[in-house]
Amino acid sequence: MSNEPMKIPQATAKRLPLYYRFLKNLNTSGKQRVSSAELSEAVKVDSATIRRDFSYFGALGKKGYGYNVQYLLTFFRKTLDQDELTYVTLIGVGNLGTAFLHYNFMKNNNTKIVMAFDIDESKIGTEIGGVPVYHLDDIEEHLPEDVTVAILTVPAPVAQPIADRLVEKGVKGILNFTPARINVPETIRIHHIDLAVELQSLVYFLKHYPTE
Ligand SMILES: NC(=O)c1ccc[n+]([C@@H]2O[C@H](COP(=O)([O-])OP(=O)(O)OC[C@H]3O[C@@H](n4cnc5c(N)ncnc54)[C@H](O)[C@@H]3O)[C@@H](O)[C@H]2O)c1
Repeated sequence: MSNEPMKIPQATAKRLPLYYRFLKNLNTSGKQRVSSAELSEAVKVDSATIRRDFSYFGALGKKGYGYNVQYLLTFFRKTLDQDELTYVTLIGVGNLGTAFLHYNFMKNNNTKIVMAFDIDESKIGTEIGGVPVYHLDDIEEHLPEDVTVAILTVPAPVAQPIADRLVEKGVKGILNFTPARINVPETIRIHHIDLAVELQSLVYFLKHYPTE
């Protein structure tokens, strides 16, 4: 198997975590092979699509044998970067931030919050969900170089200056939960998560595309 990351269609890439979860369970239960019909039944994707998807991975099912579970798992782990741990920092240990620190992201994917920052003296020096909380003033000194992702759960007015400092420190991706629209250089990826918009969108879909 090549170590080069392979280009696969986006629609296929989206189904990977689905396949991965199911194959992991199969492997745990000791199954060594699986047919596209079995997979289709379990993940609710038609078997022609599964066969096409798997052909991108160089996995060609043999008639009467099916697919080798171990081969597929190794491929998926590589592609989904399950082998690589990403270190994350969280800024703003308030209501939302505290909840995230208690949530164990490691359970389902390989991201780990290793350090948090705030300016509230009552929180600094404590550990929340096993994550140490430092003063924001110490970020330049304390944030390790291998932390590449930051979660922003601070009040909106301070989001931009904090993002600037994170970028300066080498952070490559920011998950922004504040309503502030943050500007970052083109080389930085920023994802805005606006719960109000998500909620509105859900209400819209319920109204216009009822499920029954
Ligand atoms: N709580 C929610 O359900 C929710 C939902 C959606 C979006 N948000 C957004 O997420 C952000 C956080 O919300 P929250 O409810 O947790 O607020 P919060 O007031 O409970 O927490 C904010 C935390 O940020 C810290 N802080 C303030 N200034 C700072 C600075 N300069 N540097 C570092 N830390 C600083 C505060 O000390 C506090 O611990 C807000 O922007 C809010 O609009 C919250």
